[in-house]
Amino acid sequence: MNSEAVIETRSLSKVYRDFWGRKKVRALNSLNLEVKQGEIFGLLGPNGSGKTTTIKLLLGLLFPTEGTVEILGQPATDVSKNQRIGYLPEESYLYRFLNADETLDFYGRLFNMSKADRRKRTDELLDMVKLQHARKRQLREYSKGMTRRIGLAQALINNPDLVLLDEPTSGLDPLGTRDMKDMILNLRDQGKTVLMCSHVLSDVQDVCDRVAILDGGELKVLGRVDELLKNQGITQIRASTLSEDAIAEVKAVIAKHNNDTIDVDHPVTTLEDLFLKTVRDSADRPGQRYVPPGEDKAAPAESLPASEEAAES
Ligand SMILES: Nc1ncnc2c1ncn2[C@@H]1O[C@H](COP(=O)(O)OP(=O)(O)OP(=O)(O)O)[C@@H](O)[C@H]1O
Repeated sequence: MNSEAVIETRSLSKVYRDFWGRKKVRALNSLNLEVKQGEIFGLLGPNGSGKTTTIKLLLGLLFPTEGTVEILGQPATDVSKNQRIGYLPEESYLYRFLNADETLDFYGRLFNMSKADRRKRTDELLDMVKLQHARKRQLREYSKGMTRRIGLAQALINNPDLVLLDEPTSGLDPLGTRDMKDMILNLRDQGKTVLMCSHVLSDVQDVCDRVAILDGGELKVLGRVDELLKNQGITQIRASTLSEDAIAEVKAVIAKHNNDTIDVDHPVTTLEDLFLKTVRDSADRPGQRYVPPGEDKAAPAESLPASEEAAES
């Protein structure tokens, strides 16, 4: 196994059989995948493409029909490796009548942590997922966002080296989604390796270093997100806002080298960025609303500060 690889699958296949042992579905077909230490890796694919099957094989919950899986240098079927793995399933399986403290204490016990360690880790994790204020409330009272946060805290109780996240942002509002994405990025900063499955492609694009796309159990795409999304057919030059005259000069220079139409435009920010800015700033801007040029002429329009990203470019 490559020393940097935290996950390595070789010709990994899974065929589900029916009650009588007859072949039913080839859910995964000869998957070769390597996830390196410290990366955030996205496993994507339409419904039924084999993502959950792959996660179950990584966790050792299923046996491969063919091929091998190594996790952190050990065969996936070796249960001792699970001490170093954290898993956030798509559906939460937490006990609804326990509060956050009791939940994390319970899972800490499963990992044989001492009482002092459990207390320290619970404090750290509740800080991280911003649930200190709700630590004594039963989970049945939690909102979807809070439930996802406590789920993440539970997955991290053993301070794992590898974290598997199934739909980490499902059911979260944009603020909760941003927080979750920041927490995932923070895990990478701590040197942990993250593998996440998600159908929310904008979230995947935001946080993942590399992605794999499965379809029908086969690997169709594998690579760095920035490389996969780069449009090599277009050259983009960015500058601070230019005057009409300056734009005409630039166009004339480009036209000498290229006969195609030249597009001149302002970069756009994302809807997420606009939403977060609006919600975060709303307390400081009572009674004010932003209307972009050309919308409601009667409204007291005032400009919202440009996003950092757009301002930089
Ligand atoms: N226990 C099982 N027995 C038989 N077939 C199964 C079983 N589990 C999954 N499958 C089939 O294997 C294929 C892959 O399923 P899998 O759950 O891995 O897909 P997925 O990519 O996780 O889908 P989703 O996005 O809906 O969660 C599907 O055709 C599914 O019906």
